[in-house]
Amino acid sequence: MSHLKATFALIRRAPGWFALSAVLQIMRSVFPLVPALVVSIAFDRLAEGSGLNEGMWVLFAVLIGAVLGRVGSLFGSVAVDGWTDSTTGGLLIRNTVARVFRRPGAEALPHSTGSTVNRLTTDSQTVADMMVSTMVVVGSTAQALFALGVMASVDVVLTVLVVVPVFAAGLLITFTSKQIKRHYARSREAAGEVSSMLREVFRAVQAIKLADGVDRVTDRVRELSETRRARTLKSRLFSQVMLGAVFNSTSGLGAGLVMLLAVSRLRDGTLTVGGIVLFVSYLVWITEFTTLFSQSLAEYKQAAVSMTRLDEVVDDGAGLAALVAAPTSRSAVAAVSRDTSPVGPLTQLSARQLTYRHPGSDRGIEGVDLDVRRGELVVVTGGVGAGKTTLLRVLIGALDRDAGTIEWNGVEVDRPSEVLIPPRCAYTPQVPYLMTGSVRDNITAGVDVTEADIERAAYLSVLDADLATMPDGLATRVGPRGTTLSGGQAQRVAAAQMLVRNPDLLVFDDISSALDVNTERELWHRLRADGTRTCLAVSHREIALAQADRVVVLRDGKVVASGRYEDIRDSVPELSHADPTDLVDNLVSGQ
Ligand SMILES: Nc1ncnc2c1ncn2[C@@H]1O[C@H](COP(=O)(O)OP(=O)(O)OP(=O)(O)O)[C@@H](O)[C@H]1O
Repeated sequence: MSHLKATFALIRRAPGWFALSAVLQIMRSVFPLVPALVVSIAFDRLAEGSGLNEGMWVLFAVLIGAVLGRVGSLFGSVAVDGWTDSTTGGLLIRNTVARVFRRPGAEALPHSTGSTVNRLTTDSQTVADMMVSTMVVVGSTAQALFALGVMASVDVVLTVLVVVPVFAAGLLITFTSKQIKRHYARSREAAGEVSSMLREVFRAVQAIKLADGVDRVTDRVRELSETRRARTLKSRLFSQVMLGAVFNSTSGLGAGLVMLLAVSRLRDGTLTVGGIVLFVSYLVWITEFTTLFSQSLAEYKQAAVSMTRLDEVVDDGAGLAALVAAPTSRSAVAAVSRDTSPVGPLTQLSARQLTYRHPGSDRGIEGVDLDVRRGELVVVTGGVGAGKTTLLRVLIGALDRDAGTIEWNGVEVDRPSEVLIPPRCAYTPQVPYLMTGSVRDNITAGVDVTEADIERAAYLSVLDADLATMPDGLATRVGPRGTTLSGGQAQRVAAAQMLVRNPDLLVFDDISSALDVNTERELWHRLRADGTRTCLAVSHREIALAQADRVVVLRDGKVVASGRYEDIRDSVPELSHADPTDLVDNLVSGQ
């Protein structure tokens, strides 16, 4: 889809509002032309020797009406402009975020988070501003056409002369289009780099201080900011100052020429005083239209760059059509998710020959077979970087597999990210992210559950004892702007979030990385007490391995052993490392 078509598609999203906006803009622009027309008629009457008779009072009433009409349409258009701005920006952000969510969850976005946020905020605003300017130009065009019509009825040749700068502006913008786009794209790129850098800095404040890197980081931020300043200045100088100056001078020159000719026509009697008054005042509006028109063309070129930048937030190849599409309702999304789900509660999840390579590397998993039956605990283990996290993420669709099949109850699952979600499956990552809010908010995460459900989830995830020590219990505020929980507490809050949804399959990533041995033992004890839960977990602790119905050992992304712990532990070197961890933990915890 071209940028022009995308712009029209944005208008088609709310044709009624855009039509209202156009009408208000036209009224707002045309009303100011009335006074000059009235004054010109008055002058001509006076020149003809007619006095200030009652006809003049009609003209006066028209003048007042024009002023009131202008004020009314001005208020209306400002209100509608605000709507155009927020609705257009909102649609672009919503569609882009929806595309981000449609991607497999763990796959990196093509740009840094800072740059992505910058695109979502500033580039969507550029497009929204362009839509507002376009509506202003619609009004201004009507104004210019009205003015030219009236002027042409007075003197055709002079009117043609007035139009020349408008065409000159259009031509100039067309010839300089590439430069406008290039300068703008470079300035947006530089702004994105500053945002990325700042985001990295905020995330790593402590590490930077510890590494004594404050000066180097500050210098780098200064350098990037300087590049941004220089490029933004260049872009503005080019599209606003330089082109603006050219347009103003061209239209000023044209206006001067017209005035000279007009005066000579006044002398030879082919133009009346009223005609001169009309030309003088309408020339101002035409000059303004020329500037507005050229600026709006330049803004359109910049908005085209911004549309492309927004489209590139996600590299799904969907193009501008997806960027400006009518938003999908939540219920429609839910329906798609339900449609693709295999029927029935879990009896068996199977993966065959699962293969995934991380982009740009030869690391990942290769040809992995895995089965999890209802009520089982399957533990995936292996050395550092063996592919455990990758396997879980590919299985739940957070990473898009390169090859292999996944079956739920024998039904092939094409898009696991739409099927292996609550209530069928839930996942606790190795490093969970808690939102700013209460512990309760983080556990429920928007799902309607009872207090008893929350307490049960807190019990099962061994969070109950921790909650008892927190001053506000479940109401304790956590997340980036709340109490800092320990890694283990955060992981159990995430586990409680998973458990409160009561999914068929519980997937835990590296539960032993943040839990001490006693807490992990208690967790497995509580989860397995009634034998109803199905769990797939990454762990390297013997307490988990020994309870597992099956242990799957990964090495370099491949399964090197699979079976009950007691059957395979002596033949697999990775399993001989399980005990010392427990030993150390037991020593530390005094057992
Ligand atoms: N985004 C990525 N890009 C490139 N390589 C990656 C990426 N993520 C992981 N890897 C590599 O893939 C391999 C498997 O990583 P994975 O995180 O699955 O291992 P793991 O067994 O979970 O390790 P750990 O026990 O340290 O958590 C590792 O060699 C890792 O360096």
